[in-house]
Amino acid sequence: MARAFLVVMDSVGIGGAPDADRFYNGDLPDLGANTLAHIAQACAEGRAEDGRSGPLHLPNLERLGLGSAMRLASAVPFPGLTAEPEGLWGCAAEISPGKDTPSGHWELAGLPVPWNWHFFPDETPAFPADLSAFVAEAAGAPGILGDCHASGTDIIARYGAEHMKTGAPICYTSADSVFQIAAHEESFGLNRLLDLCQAVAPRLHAMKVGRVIARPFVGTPESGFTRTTNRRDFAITPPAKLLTNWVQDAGQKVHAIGKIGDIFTMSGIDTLKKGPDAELMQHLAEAVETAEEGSLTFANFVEFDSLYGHRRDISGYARALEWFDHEIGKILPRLRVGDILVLTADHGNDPSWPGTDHTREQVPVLVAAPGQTPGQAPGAGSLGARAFADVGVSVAQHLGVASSGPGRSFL
Ligand SMILES: O=P(O)(O)O[C@H]1O[C@H](CO)[C@@H](O)[C@H]1O
Ligand SMILES: [Mn+2]
Ligand SMILES: [Mn+2]
Repeated sequence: MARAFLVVMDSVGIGGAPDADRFYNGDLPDLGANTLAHIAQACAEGRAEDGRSGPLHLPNLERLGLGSAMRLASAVPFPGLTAEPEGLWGCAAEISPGKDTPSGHWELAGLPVPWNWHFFPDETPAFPADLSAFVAEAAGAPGILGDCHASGTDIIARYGAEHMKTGAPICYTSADSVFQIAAHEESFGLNRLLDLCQAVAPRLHAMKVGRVIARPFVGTPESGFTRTTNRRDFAITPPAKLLTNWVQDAGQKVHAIGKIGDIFTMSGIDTLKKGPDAELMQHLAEAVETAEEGSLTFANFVEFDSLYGHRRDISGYARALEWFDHEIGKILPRLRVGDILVLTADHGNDPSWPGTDHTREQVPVLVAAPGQTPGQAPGAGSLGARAFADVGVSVAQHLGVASSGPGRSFL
């Protein structure tokens, strides 16, 4: 038997998406965006010194082949990350018509998104009047606030006080197919916000809006407002079976860590562990000790994206990468013969790029498979330039379960 650990570093892209010119941040196409290369450049040039210092230091990811994957994906130059890879490494490109989290994860799990998402226009109002009226009525409020494209931290600073006074929910969107509702955990109520999102989600899903996202926050107009970790995503259910279902249908266990439960609407998932990334890392370490033979553990680490990518915080992103590298370095030696651990990402979010949205990029695919001889496939070597869907099919192949869809196994 075998076990698999599929770990998504949310937004850790490596540039070079062949269709980057068709995706935008505001008016600027994503062509040339490269999350990791631009962070490495900034670190080497002393432009990422907040809470860390010097060149980007990722020795464990480097040994798995991260630098080689970056050079394969894109010609954007970056310093360092030159160690000889010991793992299997490659890059992967997405074909789904969205650079958002569900699109990336579904496609990694073997299922490219088969429809065009609905995106709201970058204008004010962004939402059709009947939709805004529907949401206001469901909230029992006189109207909605926001009604535009925005960064989630900016919009609560702008409308938090008015929201507390009027009870009107703050509704906003982005370059992703999302309808986000921010509300105060105490004055509006956390459960009321979650109920509101759940109530309006079917109407948004029917329009092919991928997710309704609850964005609770706390604070006061005087002290400022902060988002809490009680975010919830209400996503469309994937339209066909994918990796989690393939494994579960074969009678094998599927353990989700982090946002994976929301992203797959718990479809094909047996257990779920949630929390901030530091706790998720402990859950991953525990899973490596306790996961059953034949099981899949599927984890998402979101803070690269939510705390640093969207906030265009290069130092913070570099700190998060160095923390992740250090932690995963403690987990890698705990893997057993017969295990694979696959590290990848779902899209880019270049913190050096204009705007606050994701960036269309290729992603790294790094495979650690202990007990196999370095230099001999599948122990070490290049997987080449792959498709996202190859990741899920390869994991299925490793676990000995049947798969479907366009992916081709690299194992
Ligand atoms: O700016 P915040 O609220 O973090 O929003 C970001 O998070 C959303 C979902 O991941 C993205 O679509 C983007 O809008
Ligand atoms: Mn994501
Ligand atoms: Mn995001």
